[in-house]
Amino acid sequence: MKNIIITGGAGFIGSHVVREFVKNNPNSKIINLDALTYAGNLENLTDIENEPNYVFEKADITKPEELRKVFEKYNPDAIVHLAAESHVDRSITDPNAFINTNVNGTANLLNLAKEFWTLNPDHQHGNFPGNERDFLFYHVSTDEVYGSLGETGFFLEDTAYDPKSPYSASKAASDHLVRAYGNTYGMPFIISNCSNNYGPNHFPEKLIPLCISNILNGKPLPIYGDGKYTRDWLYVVDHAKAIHQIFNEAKTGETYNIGGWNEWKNIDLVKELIKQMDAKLGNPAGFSEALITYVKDRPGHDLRYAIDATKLNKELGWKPSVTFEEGLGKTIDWFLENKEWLDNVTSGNYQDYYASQYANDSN
Ligand SMILES: Cc1cn([C@H]2C[C@H](O)[C@@H](COP(=O)(O)OP(=O)(O)O[C@H]3O[C@H](C)C(=O)[C@H](O)[C@H]3O)O2)c(=O)[nH]c1=O
Repeated sequence: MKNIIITGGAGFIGSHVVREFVKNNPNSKIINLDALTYAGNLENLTDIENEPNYVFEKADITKPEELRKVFEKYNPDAIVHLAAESHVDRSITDPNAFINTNVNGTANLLNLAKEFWTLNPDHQHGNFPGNERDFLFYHVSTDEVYGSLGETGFFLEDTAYDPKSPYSASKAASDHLVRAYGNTYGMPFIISNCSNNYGPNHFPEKLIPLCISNILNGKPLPIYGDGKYTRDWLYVVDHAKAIHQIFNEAKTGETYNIGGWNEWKNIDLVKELIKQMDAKLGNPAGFSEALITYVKDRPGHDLRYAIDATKLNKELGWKPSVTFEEGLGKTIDWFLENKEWLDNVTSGNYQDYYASQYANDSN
């Protein structure tokens, strides 16, 4: 019986990871530790909330005393750490929130894991007992730590870190901390760096769910700059499956890139989304293209992310199971079937907040 804490399990990616672990680890207790900030929502997990191997604990990773209580209660064998501030635009207007959660919050978790996993007095100097896989700190990170690519090339696991936004710098710092605890204290760790995710439960501040929401409401689709910025997109369930497989099968001390081999320029992606949505809504082809609105660019906008997941594919046989067309279709269907979820999460005034920062400044 293993006790596995998943931090940020009420968030977008976190909820899919929790589901994957709850369904596939019946003999482990899955502890969803989440502060329920604006992007965390237990409605994301109603289908598994009554499973006997699932439990929720409200705690904030920036508050060590709250974390300690959860550690004392469950004495975890593993941490899968996803809790993070994740929206690049928010990091530009409020960097300290990102430093606090992503850097200090990760350090708080590492310190507690180090303390709890080295209690055995036979294991001095911070070394971990016996089979190092008895314990595991799995850190879920982003491809943005590698910086921005030109028109060609891919991020590899040994690409030098070159983060450009306060968000990516905070994630890079947390990756470095995890590796430093591995090097200094023998903390068994794994890190994975993934490209852009999309799918059900995606908070509508990010490009795809924002555009789905705005098409449904006849609102402008804000395209930053010239729209030629490029991202690699992966269906969130495929990311969750990759994390689960790496958690179970990979060696500690390793890093894995995860991606979809699926690059899109933002404007082409939005047009593809419009194509599928107009068809599903019974609109004439191209109807929603009138909503496309070019707005002021994101400051320091990374031109292109492209990630090579060959290591993960070669070592563990993982590859995406869902094509982009299929994944986008499933995502749109989910939003159409869950309008109440969308209404609930958009009732805070975040869109107005961002509108005041960037929108309506056409170029
Ligand atoms: C919200 C928005 C975005 N954009 C552009 C900005 C980006 O070039 C692209 C995607 O933006 P989004 O904010 O959805 O995601 P990224 O900034 O690429 O970052 C995301 O993917 C990485 C891997 C993470 O690690 C982040 O946590 C995650 O938020 O669309 C627009 O043009 N208009 C908009 O209204």
